This record gives sequence, structure tokens and C-alpha cells, in this order.
Amino acid sequence: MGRDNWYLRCSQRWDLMPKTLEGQITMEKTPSYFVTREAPARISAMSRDTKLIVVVRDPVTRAISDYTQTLSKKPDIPSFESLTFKNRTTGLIDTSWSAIQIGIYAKHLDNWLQYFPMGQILFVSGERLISDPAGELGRVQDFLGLKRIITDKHFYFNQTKGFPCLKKAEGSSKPHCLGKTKGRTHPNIDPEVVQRLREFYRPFNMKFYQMTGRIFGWDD
Ligand SMILES: Nc1ncnc2c1ncn2[C@@H]1O[C@H](COP(=O)(O)OS(=O)(=O)O)[C@@H](OP(=O)(O)O)[C@H]1O
Repeated sequence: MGRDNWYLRCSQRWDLMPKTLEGQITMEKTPSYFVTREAPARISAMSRDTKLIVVVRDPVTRAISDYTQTLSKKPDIPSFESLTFKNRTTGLIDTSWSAIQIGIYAKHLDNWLQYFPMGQILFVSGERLISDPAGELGRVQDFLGLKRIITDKHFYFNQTKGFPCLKKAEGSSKPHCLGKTKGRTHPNIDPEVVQRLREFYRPFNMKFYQMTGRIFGWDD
């Protein structure tokens, strides 16, 4: 889409949105923004004060999760192993495959840092979001300047789902877990391929830990 056209469409959509009143925060969630080249400039042009929150998980598990999601919609796609490599014999990874490309977090972050200071970006650990949802959400609330309203009292671990769930969904008195598309069983991947991917991501992960000041622990 042309740049001018984008601004026009965007401002039209903006006008349709309800106003943010005193004491309210407007939020918008689109996973693909983090890896979209044009997104930082566009969001910064709209408001330089925007706070950005990104959930990141081990890029290897992320790639397998991404593949699992595609597989659920298109069961005939090639194996994860064959999509991973440009050349399996030499171990050359196909970095143009989006499932691999998205996990190079340091590269994407570099792009955002051209427009936003690090203090305006919060990285949430996907692993901690499962093992300690209240702790991770505590960080989110602090980052947004909110009181810590959501605490561990709000969660319980659902053995059947294998994930934390809310004791009460918003506006309801019933427990609520995320849907069937969250927390799918991943296929077994050749351990050698997983190992090769770990090696591939290690330097990018190290750079990402340095940039964010947080050791996410994907390379332990
Ligand atoms: N509480 C809880 N319940 C269920 N799932 C949870 C939860 N917390 C985090 N996760 C992890 O979220 C992963 C799915 O998120 P998605 O990446 O599909 O979300 S989104 O597409 O960006 O909206 C999903 O990844 P998969 O396990 O690969 O399905 C989960 O591991």
C-alpha cells in the first residue's frame, strides 16, 4: 500500500475510534507489528509516547509453535525439518522462512530502536507468563503506571489445560482458560535440527539479552 494511502486510511480509522477519556488507556494488539519494517515509523508518527509491549519466547519453541499453527490450517505442508534448511547437508538455515525469521528478536528490536527509546518498550517473557503469570503481569502493570490490581489471586493452574487460567473471566463469575488454539501439542522435531537451530539463534539471543538487560534463559 502506498504511503499516502496508508496515512489516509489510518486517519479515517482513527476518527472512527472512541476517544480515550481521562484515566483510560487505549490498547491495540497485533503480533505482526513487531516484525513489520514500516510499523515503528508509522506508530511513532501517530504518537511518539506510545508504550510498546512484546511477548517473546524461546525462538526455537516459537518457530515450532508457528509451524504447528500453520499445520493445523494446512495439514499438507512439508515437514518442519525440511522447511528449516536451505541445504540440510551443510546445515544452512533458511532465514527467509517466517517461522525462523520472526525469532531473530535482536534484529527486529534494532528497527524499533530507530524510533523508540528502550524505556518505552517492555518485553514480557512467554515462559514466565506461563510459570508465573501474576509476576509477569505485575511488570506490565508497573510499566503502564497502573496499580497492581491483577495478582496471583486471579489465577489458578488448570491441570487439564496444562496452563494457568483466570479464576473469573471479566464480567462473569466462571473460570476462563484461553481457547483450543493456545497451547496446542507440538509435533516431535528431530533433536539434531533443534540443536542446529539453538546454535543458530544463540548469538542473536545474546545480543537481545544485552539490548533488553534481561536474561531470558533460552540458552541455558
Ligand atoms: N495461560 C495460557 N494458556 C494457553 N496458552 C498460553 C498461556 N500462556 C501462554 N500461552 C502460550 O501462548 C501461545 C499462543 O499464543 P499465540 O502466539 O498463538 O498468540 S497470538 O497469535 O500472538 O495471539 C501458546 O503457544 P503454543 O503452546 O505453541 O500453542 C502457549 O504456549
